[in-house]
Amino acid sequence: MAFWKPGSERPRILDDEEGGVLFYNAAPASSSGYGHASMEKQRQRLPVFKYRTAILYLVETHATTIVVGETGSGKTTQIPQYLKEAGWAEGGRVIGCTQPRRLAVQSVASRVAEEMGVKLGEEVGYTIRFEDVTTAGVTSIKFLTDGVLLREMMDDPLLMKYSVIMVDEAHERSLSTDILLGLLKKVQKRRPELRVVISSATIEAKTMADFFRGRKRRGSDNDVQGPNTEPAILSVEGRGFNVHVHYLEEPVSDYVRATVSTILSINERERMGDILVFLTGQDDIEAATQMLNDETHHNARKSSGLIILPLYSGLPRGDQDLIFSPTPRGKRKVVLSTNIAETSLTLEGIVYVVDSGFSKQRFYNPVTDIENLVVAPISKASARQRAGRAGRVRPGKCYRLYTEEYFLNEMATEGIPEMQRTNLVSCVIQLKALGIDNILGFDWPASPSPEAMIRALEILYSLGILDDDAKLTSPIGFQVAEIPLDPMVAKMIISSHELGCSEEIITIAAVLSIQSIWASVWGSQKQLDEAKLRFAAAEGDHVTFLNVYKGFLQSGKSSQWCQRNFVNYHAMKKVIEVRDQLKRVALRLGLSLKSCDRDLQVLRKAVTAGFFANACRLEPYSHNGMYKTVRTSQEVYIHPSSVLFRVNPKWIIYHALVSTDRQYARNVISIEPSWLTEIAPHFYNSKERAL
Ligand SMILES: Nc1ncnc2c1ncn2[C@@H]1O[C@H](COP(=O)(O)OP(=O)(O)OP(=O)(O)O)[C@@H](O)[C@H]1O
Repeated sequence: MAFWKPGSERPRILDDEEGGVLFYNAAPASSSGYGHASMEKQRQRLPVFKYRTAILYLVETHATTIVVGETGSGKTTQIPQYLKEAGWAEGGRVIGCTQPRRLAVQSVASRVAEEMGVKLGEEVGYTIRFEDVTTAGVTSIKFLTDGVLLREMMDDPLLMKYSVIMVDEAHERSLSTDILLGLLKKVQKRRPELRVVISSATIEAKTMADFFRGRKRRGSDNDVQGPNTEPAILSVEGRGFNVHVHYLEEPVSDYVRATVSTILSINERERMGDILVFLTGQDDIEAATQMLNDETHHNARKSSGLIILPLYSGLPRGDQDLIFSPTPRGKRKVVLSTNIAETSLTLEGIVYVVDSGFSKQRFYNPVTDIENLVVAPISKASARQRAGRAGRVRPGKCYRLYTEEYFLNEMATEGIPEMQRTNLVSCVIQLKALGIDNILGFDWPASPSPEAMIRALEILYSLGILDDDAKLTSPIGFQVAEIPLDPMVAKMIISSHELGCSEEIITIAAVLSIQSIWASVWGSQKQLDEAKLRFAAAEGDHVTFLNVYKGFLQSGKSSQWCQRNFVNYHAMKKVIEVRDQLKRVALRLGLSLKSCDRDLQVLRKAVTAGFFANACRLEPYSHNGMYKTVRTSQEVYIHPSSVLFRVNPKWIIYHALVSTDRQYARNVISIEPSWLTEIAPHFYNSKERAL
């Protein structure tokens, strides 16, 4: 049982690093069912409204404006509308607003369309990967992910159709945001009329300003043409409703259990209102769901009225939409989410937020060339964003599953920019596709490590994506750059076309894009293992996935079939969705789909063509299944979820590593070592790798 300690009862500003509570300036009640006039009033009551004139003046006169404000102050939804009202969309120009996450793009675009009383996809639209809801020549406010804007730059490097680009949630420092900021700075030199607005909830403003400041004004000081290139910073004071922050009195060791007991205690003690819970991934979410379901059997009173809804990026669209649907009377929605709900999202019914204090984060070590997805503590900036999901349309409470002392003294202020903790393969290929050759000399908001950069160049070269001059190869390099997936997956797809197994490989690529296709196993690991055996292939997980996919199709995509076989029905629906999208991309690139009729050798070769860098060899005389990566001799073990766990073939290739007590390889396939030198001679040609 968790013991809670409220933060100070006196409203204070969170930024004073004392924790506690904040926020003044009550915003109006929920919008649903309100007419346009009332919506207009709601807009005017948001804190950002008082700054409307100042924002417009700064954008008019400065090339770059940085807007800092609390969560919920109205930056995302209002600034693009102010810009449009002031004429920035005249003459067919578009105001673009980027977000790091797809879900935020969709929900913010719908909200702005609703506020403007227009149909989504017309004046207000959005674009995310594989989904374009805009109308050319009509859409004047466009929300999009920063990744999509980078892709648009391949066709339109100077972003000519945009008059203003607003980079929202810049404090998140996602890889794509940082690349975009670097490129926007370059574009502004060529297009001084382009305005950039950077909005951020925390005090990253100075870093951003310093970055954009590193540019001289053209012409003399008296030059009155063109905007001032000195970035302007505007701080928006105030936010929505009070959010009382509560901390644990003692730290807990099992945050999933603590989450569940907090949900139940809110349900028993607190007035009605939905709960938004931040966990780290699908596995945690499923474990928490199972515990809550068990509770329903054992103690129905505690969990009465709860509607449990998962929310993570692999979830099919229809299931994601459920979180936006109104809560039935007398019920309480519990949204169990990863950090995809952390920024820019307003869920109307949310009154309570439960913050586990953790998220899954990518960490890359260029020396070992290993990238891990690790459960790691969040930063204060994230904790504030999470708390900020309550208090948007009514007062709320945030339960932090850590102590106040920990928040104040140990939690990092900001996260590390993704650029500095990730593999840079995708980043390099994107810049190359934009014709930026001197990548080491590129002006980054946060410099990536030269080792990581060199590793990325090395792998792209061995994948045949870059040539001896580090330019994109034709056609493979250009094709890979066109496929909106990890370059290793893209290369696997292109090779499968040559090897005649693209039908199967796009299924595999779709499954690999999902966290897991297996059902939750809380307390029923044995049954899951037995179910897996029905599909297990001696070659490994990739072939096993094909067996599951075939079984699912043969069952007529039945949910009962999934239940009987411990397969996650939602995940399979998503696989079908992603597969259809990949098929379209492949056909667009002229890659016709061919089936190898289960010639498993060519299939494994195609996987090798993309993932040869992840090859491992079983240690001779190893009694505990220890492998070493061929490249850097790192210890790796096959993950217990793999069908090759305990089978331990001599040579394997993995899709990803997860790190807990050891480095575990997930999604593994067995290979022949001779394929490595055959497929990747540049990579595996030296004697010391001793194949
Ligand atoms: N879908 C919605 N339904 C009801 N109210 C909404 C909705 N979306 C936004 N709002 C209202 O508009 C306010 C401002 O939202 P907006 O996303 O513009 O804020 P923000 O400053 O960008 O915050 P954040 O950085 O947290 O995204 C919310 O606090 C809420 O009161």
